[in-house]
Amino acid sequence: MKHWVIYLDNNSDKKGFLKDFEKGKIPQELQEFDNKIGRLFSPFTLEKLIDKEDKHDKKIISTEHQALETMSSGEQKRALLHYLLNKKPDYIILDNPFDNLDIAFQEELKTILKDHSKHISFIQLASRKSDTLSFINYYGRLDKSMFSITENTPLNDNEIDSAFNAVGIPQSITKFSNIESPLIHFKNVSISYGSKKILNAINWTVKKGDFWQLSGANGSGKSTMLSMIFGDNPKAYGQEIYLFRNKKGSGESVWDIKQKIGYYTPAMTLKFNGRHSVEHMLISGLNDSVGLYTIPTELQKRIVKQWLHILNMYPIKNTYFNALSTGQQRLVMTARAMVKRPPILILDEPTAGMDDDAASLLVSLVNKFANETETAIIFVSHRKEKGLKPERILDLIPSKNGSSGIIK
Ligand SMILES: Nc1ncnc2c1ncn2[C@@H]1O[C@H](COP(=O)(O)OP(=O)(O)OP(=O)(O)O)[C@@H](O)[C@H]1O
Repeated sequence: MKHWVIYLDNNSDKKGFLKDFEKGKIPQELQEFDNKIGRLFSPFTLEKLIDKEDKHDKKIISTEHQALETMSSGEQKRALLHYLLNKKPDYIILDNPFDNLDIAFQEELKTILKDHSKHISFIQLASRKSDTLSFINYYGRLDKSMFSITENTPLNDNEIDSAFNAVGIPQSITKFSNIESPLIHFKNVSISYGSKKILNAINWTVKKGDFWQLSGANGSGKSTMLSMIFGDNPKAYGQEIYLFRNKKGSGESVWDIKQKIGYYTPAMTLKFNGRHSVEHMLISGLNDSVGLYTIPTELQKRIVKQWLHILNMYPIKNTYFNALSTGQQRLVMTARAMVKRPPILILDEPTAGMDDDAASLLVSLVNKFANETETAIIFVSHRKEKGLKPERILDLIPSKNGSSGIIK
């Protein structure tokens, strides 16, 4: 059986490649897949299936017990894999299969795929070389929309540690007064959905300037915790959750809270594909708006100029956001969540889908921000993110009574 890996970098036109493949426009080297039945294991497939279930009000992957849409990202992937394998295709394209998966499920997935590799061909699209499946025997890469065969070269371990060090993190214009530590306090918080217990007596305190990583297996409740801080999850009310020393649900509006929290998750990038320049994207972070509706002040411009130098993007400040590579877009969006120097910064799986070099740039930006500011950072990730230097880790450990939180 032939199994391919196709390495992607931030300039690869993955979407175009997948579309062409679906239409039968297959590169010469992969002609063996022409006229074969293939399936796609990808967030795109999940999106389509959720849409289809919604529109036709039917269950394709959803079960009696739970709708696909409410499953955690790991649970969705598990259900999708099961569904695709049941279709018994000739080949499956695996689009960055390990993204958003915890270590245990990554290992389980590797075993499942290996077992099926005897009768199904796999084409793995991988942004990170270290993700390459053990049974891969053919190697390619996608450079923009050009596919080519490549060598099986060893991992390149170069770290980009000194990146961003030339300029300090600029001051902010917004003054956050009356911000009292602890910023977040969970006291014995337990959450259930129906009879399903999710969180079990979580105690957690985030103080000014803390740098936390929030980790835990798929479905352990990470997103649920974030939604209680940043979102409007009604489960938060009636619990002892304090934000900026106010009990959640006791007066402060979600808007008041959001103003004090910088938030970034890769899905947000999709909302910003309008025609805004890099410079305007960053200025809009100072204004809390999408795009730019008012003329920026000289001070705003000066601050953003410093940010552009940190990001090494001053020469491309007038380039439209949608013309940047994925890695550059992610860096801009992360910086956009930072520019106000908010009391709390939440980065939710920010490196998912990034190639090694881009992920390591983002990690060094986050480390720098943690070192030079008083912002409390919560970095959510399954991966032991290479080079990331959090001070503490809150690890959610699932059990039938819900996840308990272990602080390391
Ligand atoms: N509206 C809901 N109804 C029922 N169950 C839900 C609902 N929302 C979340 N859950 C369940 O709560 C559990 C925790 O989900 P959550 O998304 O917080 O996990 P997570 O740690 O973020 O997982 P992942 O890493 O896979 O994204 C999951 O088992 C999920 O299925």
